[in-house]
Amino acid sequence: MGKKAAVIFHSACGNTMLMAKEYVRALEKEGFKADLFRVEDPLFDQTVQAFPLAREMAEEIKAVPVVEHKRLPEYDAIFLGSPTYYGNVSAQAKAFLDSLCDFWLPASLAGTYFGAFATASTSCGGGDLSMIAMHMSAMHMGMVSLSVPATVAHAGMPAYGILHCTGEQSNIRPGNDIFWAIDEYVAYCGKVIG
Ligand SMILES: Cc1cc2nc3c(=O)[nH]c(=O)nc-3n(C[C@H](O)[C@H](O)[C@H](O)COP(=O)(O)O)c2cc1C
Repeated sequence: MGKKAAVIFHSACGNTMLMAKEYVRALEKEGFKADLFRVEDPLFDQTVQAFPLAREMAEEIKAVPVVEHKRLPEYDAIFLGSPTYYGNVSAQAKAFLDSLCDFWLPASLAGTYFGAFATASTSCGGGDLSMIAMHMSAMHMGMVSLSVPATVAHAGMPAYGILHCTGEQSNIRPGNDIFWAIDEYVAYCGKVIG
């Protein structure tokens, strides 16, 4: 039977969503059935009001279904993407991870593969810490971390996941360098998951 992956993201200005869509494309190329979800974001409308850039992709983000927790155990792999907020995973992505406590004690997600990805303004802005935070939650649930192999990490990626730097105005969209890194990483994940 084909492998299934869920790609879940939080995004305000659209960059993390564009990465998530690339994950879906790369996973499908590797033969996965891949579903795209967003996390709940009670602050979304407020953010859209505050940041003109967030209006650019607001409708596209809202068109993505919010993740349904009860479906998560059906996936072989879960990939979670978050913007970096103050050197950490965003509150919205963290709230999603915390809400998985139903699966924690019965270990319903134990053995599920987990990959993190992130956006941040700059390469020194803590995107790696954001991804480590996501892996930490996943590890507490017994999930199996998919780290980035050296062939991709040596092209400038953290070992913890694919990171895209959006610039001071968050308006540098992921381009071919990131799409290459996602493709290579997902091909590696495909081999690991089998
Ligand atoms: C509240 C807040 C805190 C942020 N903190 C950081 C930070 O610590 N480091 C950094 O590099 N970028 C920081 N940023 C920039 C975001 O990481 C960047 O806007 C985000 O990656 C864009 O992702 P999105 O387009 O998917 O919303 C921050 C942005 C906001 C709104």
